[in-house]
Amino acid sequence: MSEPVIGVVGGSGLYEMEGLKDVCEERVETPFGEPSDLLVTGRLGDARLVFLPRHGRGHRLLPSEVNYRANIYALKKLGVEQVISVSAVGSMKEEIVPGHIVIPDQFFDRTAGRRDSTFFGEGVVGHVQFADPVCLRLAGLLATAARQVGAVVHEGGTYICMEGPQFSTRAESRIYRSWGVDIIGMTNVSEAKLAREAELCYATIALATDYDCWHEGHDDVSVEAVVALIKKNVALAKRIIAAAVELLTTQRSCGCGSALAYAIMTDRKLIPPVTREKLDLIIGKYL
Ligand SMILES: CSC[C@H]1O[C@H](OP(=O)(O)O)[C@H](O)[C@@H]1O
Ligand SMILES: Nc1ncnc2[nH]cnc12
Repeated sequence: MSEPVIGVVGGSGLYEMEGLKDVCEERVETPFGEPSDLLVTGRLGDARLVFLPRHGRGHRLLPSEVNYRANIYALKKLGVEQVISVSAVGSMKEEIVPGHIVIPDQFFDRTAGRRDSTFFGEGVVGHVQFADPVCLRLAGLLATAARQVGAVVHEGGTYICMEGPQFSTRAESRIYRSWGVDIIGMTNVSEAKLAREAELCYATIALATDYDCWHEGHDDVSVEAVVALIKKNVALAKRIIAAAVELLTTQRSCGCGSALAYAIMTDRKLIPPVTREKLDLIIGKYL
């Protein structure tokens, strides 16, 4: 493959990407059901880009309703190897001011088990390494790209992923702060787990939109405030993506492309044929 194929998962407020050439919309079928929307493919500079709005156009899906498996599968099916996630997050630190960009390098999973966050099961067991849950190579490039376009960037940080859809109570927010997390959101951890299992690089451009509800000097988070902040900054997020795409190549010097090499536990002879078929795109090369 001579050109990098880059997936962009647009979060709250990012439902389309302008500036693509040769745009095409595709309905992608997956063994895990429907992705959040049609996938939009096109060219940006020297790269092929595949865009998918996480909550669907018009923001129709709750964080726990997003079919993360179908989304990641669909991106892989279209040849994507590197996924840039864009997300709105609450800031859990004074110095992360709304409007700043964070490139998290850790996740803390506080979802309530209502999301399908693995491709394994149905007769095949796999355990991927997840100590470093984002692709640090891709994350570094995103930080560089964000600085290039003039964003205030916090490189590294822990994203705590709550179930939602309600925002946190003040007690929860204070406790999360005491745990030392940097930002809070409702979506990224399942995506990152599945991207690792699908051997895709994954990193996030997180836009701080609010101080959640712990900061005495600021209003508690509300959709109104989040949307207002996103509107002001969505162009910045798009400039970061465009700058990042210029920095990305097909060469992946990270280990993401072989994340499953030692992960599959199950005796190959015992993997049911239907499961082999269903997971062929993900695990076929190891069977
Ligand atoms: C609109 S505020 C809450 C909403 O925004 C974030 O979504 P995303 O990560 O897709 O940008 C957060 O996780 C919640 O889903
Ligand atoms: N404070 C917050 N909590 C959870 N998700 C968010 N997305 C944006 N702000 C958030």
